[in-house]
Amino acid sequence: MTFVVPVVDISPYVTGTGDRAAVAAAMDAACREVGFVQVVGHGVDPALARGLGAAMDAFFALPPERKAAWRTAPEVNRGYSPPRSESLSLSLGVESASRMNDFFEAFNVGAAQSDYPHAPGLPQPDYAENTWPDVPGFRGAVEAWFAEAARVARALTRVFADALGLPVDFFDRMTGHSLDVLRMNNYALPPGSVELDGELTGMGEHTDYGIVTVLWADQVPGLQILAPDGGWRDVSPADGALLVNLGDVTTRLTNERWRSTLHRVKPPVVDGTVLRRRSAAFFHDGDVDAVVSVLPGCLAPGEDPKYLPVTVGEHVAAKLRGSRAGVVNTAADREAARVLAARG
Ligand SMILES: O=C(O)CCC(=O)C(=O)O
Ligand SMILES: [Fe+2]
Repeated sequence: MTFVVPVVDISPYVTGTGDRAAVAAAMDAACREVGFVQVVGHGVDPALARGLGAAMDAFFALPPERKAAWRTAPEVNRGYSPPRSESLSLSLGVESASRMNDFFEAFNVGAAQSDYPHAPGLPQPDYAENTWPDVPGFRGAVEAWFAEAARVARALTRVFADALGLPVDFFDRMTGHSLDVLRMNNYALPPGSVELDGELTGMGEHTDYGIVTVLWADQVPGLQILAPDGGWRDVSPADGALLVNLGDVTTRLTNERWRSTLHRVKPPVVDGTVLRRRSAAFFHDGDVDAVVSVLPGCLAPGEDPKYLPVTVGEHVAAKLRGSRAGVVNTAADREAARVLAARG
């Protein structure tokens, strides 16, 4: 059964008219209870999603040896990641149940130093320049989507600020040169290329790392989230909705009033092969040098912070070393405990 993720219409924050307080209250409830939201009223032209999908289809259809030309070193979160080159569960320090890497392939683009001329000297490779495949129309379609996803992410941080009782521009002070990355995911396996057993994992269980993720996904099933009742639930976006989920930075800021919900991807197997599925996750992570510690309003009298302060850059780098370079992250014990509890 498909689990229904709460729907929040953010149009008052996009158009400037409407009841913002009601939106902020609905967002607070969704973030406390589920940590995943279907956002409508975001104002993104559906043609841009179609363009993104077409660009992804054109790139991922290339033969593996051509796609390999856009691989980068594991520490550079850009370009092409072939199937089985990453393991998301290692981002929070847990071996995958099958000890196999995830079978998704991806193409990553991100905000580069050249996007932030007002902030010279940003560290590399955090703000690496992008590598673009020579697929006609790819760069234009992806850049158009990236800009809109970034606009929606920034609108969401205004909703979050209101929902948390902060000044509406609170997040601006930690997102002036935000580490933003779009990961375009393709879940596909050639028929007969693998043993299809129960352990096949499109993308291993993980939490996202930053402030907020804006996720476009097609409606092929496969995305599952760890629901408040402790069970994994299938999630599929309603027509036109964008899925939005919270990352670890927000969990740390709120001392777990809001959670970075665990999720994973297991596309269905039909006629001996997996049903192809696509998604594109826009990660709005915050400035590399922003220090993440609990917001004063999120600590009750006598309550202790659950996390030590960390910079966005340190936190994201430890997670990426896990997923991209296979270096088990030992600094994510609270997220790892949730995974292990779900495995029973
Ligand atoms: O494919 C999906 O729907 C989810 C992708 C995801 O969780 C990610 O890229 O972090
Ligand atoms: Fe994710």
